[in-house]
Amino acid sequence: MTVKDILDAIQSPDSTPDDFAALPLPESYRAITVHKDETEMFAGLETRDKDPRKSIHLDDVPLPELGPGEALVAVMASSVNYNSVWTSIFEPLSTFGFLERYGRTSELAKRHDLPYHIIGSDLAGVVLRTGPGVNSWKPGDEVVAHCLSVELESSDGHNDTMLDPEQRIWGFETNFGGLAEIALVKSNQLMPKPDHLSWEEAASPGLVNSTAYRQLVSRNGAGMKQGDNVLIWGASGGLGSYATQFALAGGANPICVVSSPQKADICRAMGAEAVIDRNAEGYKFWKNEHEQDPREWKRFGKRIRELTGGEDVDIVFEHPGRETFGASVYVTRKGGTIVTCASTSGYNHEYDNRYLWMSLKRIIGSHFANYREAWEANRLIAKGKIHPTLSKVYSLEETGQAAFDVHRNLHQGKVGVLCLAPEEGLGVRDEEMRAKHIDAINRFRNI
Ligand SMILES: C/C=C/C(=O)SCCNC(=O)CCNC(=O)[C@H](O)C(C)(C)COP(=O)(O)OP(=O)(O)OC[C@H]1O[C@@H](n2cnc3c(N)ncnc32)[C@H](O)[C@@H]1OP(=O)(O)O
Ligand SMILES: NC(=O)C1=CN([C@@H]2O[C@H](COP(=O)(O)OP(=O)(O)OC[C@H]3O[C@@H](n4cnc5c(N)ncnc54)[C@H](OP(=O)(O)O)[C@@H]3O)[C@@H](O)[C@H]2O)C=CC1
Repeated sequence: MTVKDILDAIQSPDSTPDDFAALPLPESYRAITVHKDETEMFAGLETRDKDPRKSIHLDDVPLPELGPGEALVAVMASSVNYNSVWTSIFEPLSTFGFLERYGRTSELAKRHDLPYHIIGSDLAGVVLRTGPGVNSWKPGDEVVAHCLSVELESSDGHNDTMLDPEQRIWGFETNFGGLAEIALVKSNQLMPKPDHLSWEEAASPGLVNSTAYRQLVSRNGAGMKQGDNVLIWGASGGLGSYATQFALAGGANPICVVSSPQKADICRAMGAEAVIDRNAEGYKFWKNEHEQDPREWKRFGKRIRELTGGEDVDIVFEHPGRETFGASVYVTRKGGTIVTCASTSGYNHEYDNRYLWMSLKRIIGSHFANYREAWEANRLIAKGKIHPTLSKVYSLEETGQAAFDVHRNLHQGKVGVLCLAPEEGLGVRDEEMRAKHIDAINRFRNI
């Protein structure tokens, strides 16, 4: 039995759930990994010079044992998220520490503590097998998976599953991720694949769309409302391309920050009117490594006021971190919110706290999305209210290059990876709905 037989079953229109259930599983499959004995390979290099193409491998790995409440999924496509970039450059920590810690929690979790880490936190594919206790999903179901892995044995996570003390991001803090021909997930991660999308389109929004939804829309995040001015850093990137869509769809006014005319055009094509090219306008928030320049914060704030007719922003959608955080706090309106989910340029932020407390601003930390938020975010994709922002698609063999592109900020929107899917464009089940949204679906393609 090989993965080729699985692909044949997926591509045959006659395959039934019983056919999938009867398919013998292969003993091994191909997966994107990083290796534990290579975690020091970039020691001494600057972050920028750590090259994912050197640390990312395509290996044959044994199929993991399936446990209660879990599912094995044939992965047709996945996508590159920045967390896979972090894993591949072993920053800020080697992710093998997460696997070791998880492995110590239970007999079943021990499976995750291996000398290789199969990475990837998105997938679109077909359920192959479900473990004991799984009733809502069956072999043959076409699914996407969100990346929240929780145990829910503590009451801490019972209102908001992100607060579970054993909360982990699948494919980052757990093994058996989505950049592979087969993935192991908890069945609660599964959601229906949007019918009008191809495998690679369906695989691309998951992580960033859910994160942007909690961060911007959910009451657990900024709770954006109609008319809000929302400053969105990296507005054509992974998170930002969804934040921009949420702002527009929710009646808010996105002020999109990008770094090239081409990216500015993409934001305008999405419907944004206020766009700042941070490169063209030459903002230099840091005079040197240690000292910021408040005059530059003010120049940035004045530009925002020009674009909003004199208003300051209600919400800043933050993720660049150290580089921008001082400016973000400064330009937020009195009583406004800075909501942050990352620190790409450095996690030791500095800002002038007088502008926070005297103007009653709030900083909110946000991370991925709880089960329900991830489901709601996927529902918006399935209903054609929010669209994938897939720009380019690589093969599984080329994942290192795909991660390199994201690390070097050479990409737009999301970068996809074909796993079992032999070509792009497969898996669409609702052509009529697709036709309605085709321009929006293709907006980021090949630019
Ligand atoms: C969905 C996609 C998302 C993304 O892309 S996010 C971007 C990528 N992610 C990252 O960059 C984050 C990577 N993770 C980390 O950098 C680390 O993961 C953290 C900094 C988040 C946490 O570090 P750690 O070392 O795991 O945690 P500690 O809390 O510093 O150390 C654990 C020990 O410290 C004890 N401790 C925790 N809080 C306290 C306290 N308040 N007072 C005293 N001790 C404390 C614990 O119990 C435990 O102890 P014991 O080692 O003995 O088990
Ligand atoms: N906590 C969570 O749940 C999540 C956290 N993340 C984290 O968020 C970060 C961004 O992820 P994602 O959006 O997918 O990544 P992308 O690289 O796709 O997009 C980020 C965008 O941010 C902008 N940017 C990068 N560096 C700077 C800077 N120094 N100053 C201003 N803008 C900058 C760039 O846009 P431009 O050059 O056009 O300005 C870039 O396109 C990563 O660190 C990731 O790990 C991501 C998802 C979930």
